[in-house]
Amino acid sequence: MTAQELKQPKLRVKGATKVYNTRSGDLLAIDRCSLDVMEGEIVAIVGPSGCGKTTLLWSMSGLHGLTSGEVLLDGKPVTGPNPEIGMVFQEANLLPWRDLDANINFPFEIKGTKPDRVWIDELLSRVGLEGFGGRFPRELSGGMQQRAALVRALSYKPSVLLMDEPFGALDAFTREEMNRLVEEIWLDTKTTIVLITHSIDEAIFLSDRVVVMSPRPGRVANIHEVPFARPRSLEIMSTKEVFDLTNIIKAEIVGTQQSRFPRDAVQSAAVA
Ligand SMILES: Nc1ncnc2c1ncn2[C@@H]1O[C@H](COP(=O)(O)OP(=O)(O)OP(=O)(O)O)[C@@H](O)[C@H]1O
Repeated sequence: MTAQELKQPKLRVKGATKVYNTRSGDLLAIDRCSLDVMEGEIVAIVGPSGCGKTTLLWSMSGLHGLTSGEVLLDGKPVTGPNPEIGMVFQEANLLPWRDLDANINFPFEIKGTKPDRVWIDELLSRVGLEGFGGRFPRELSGGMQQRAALVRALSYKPSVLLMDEPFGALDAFTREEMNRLVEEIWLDTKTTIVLITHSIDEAIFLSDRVVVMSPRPGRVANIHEVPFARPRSLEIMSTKEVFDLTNIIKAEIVGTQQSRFPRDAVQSAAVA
């Protein structure tokens, strides 16, 4: 057995199934999803819209329960929000009436704990927000707000960071900058990261493995290793390896979508 095989997963998803009870009946969002994320790994999850990526991520975070299956962090079941798990969403969700410092302090106030200001100042400087603590969200650009959300998520030193399409609302240049920033932070902290993205480029640039999900009910359809050393430069994105991997992943996402609507069925429906 290799050293890699002996390593315990940091986060383990076992047979995760989630049914939402909706007004129009039960909706099976994810079905028996299993995935091991190793300590210090960056895993990206991609898949067709509505396939259950967010449902899977929220299940990992303990923000909502599963219908069946389980999520384990360091071998222990995740049954609710856990300080070891930080989250970043597509929207920065900063409170508009609080300045940046007060926004970052907010989760600590709720929990009645003291923030580690030295660590937070270090993070603020790392993301280029040094000296912006007194600014209000309206005074910050979208990219700056998202960097602040990243600082807030990392402020209580989680060992796992879950990110749900965190840079989807940003322009392409800011997004690349954020990708480099995440990698820099990872190089410093080696935090285990699971990231949902609609961008295959982003998935390949950032992750060690790309998980492709099938259309709803979401299942793990395939997993691709991304074999590039870190730190990665943007130049790798124009290599043939990345081009080929991108096309394979794209074809899998489109293919899984099409398999729900076989060509013959679509054609006969069009003729009818
Ligand atoms: N709270 C909820 N109640 C009922 N149905 C829900 C709820 N959350 C999600 N769904 C449904 O579950 C399915 C999976 O949704 P989910 O948001 O997890 O997919 P996704 O892959 O993240 O989608 P997208 O890529 O479009 O963001 C969708 O059909 C969605 O409408």
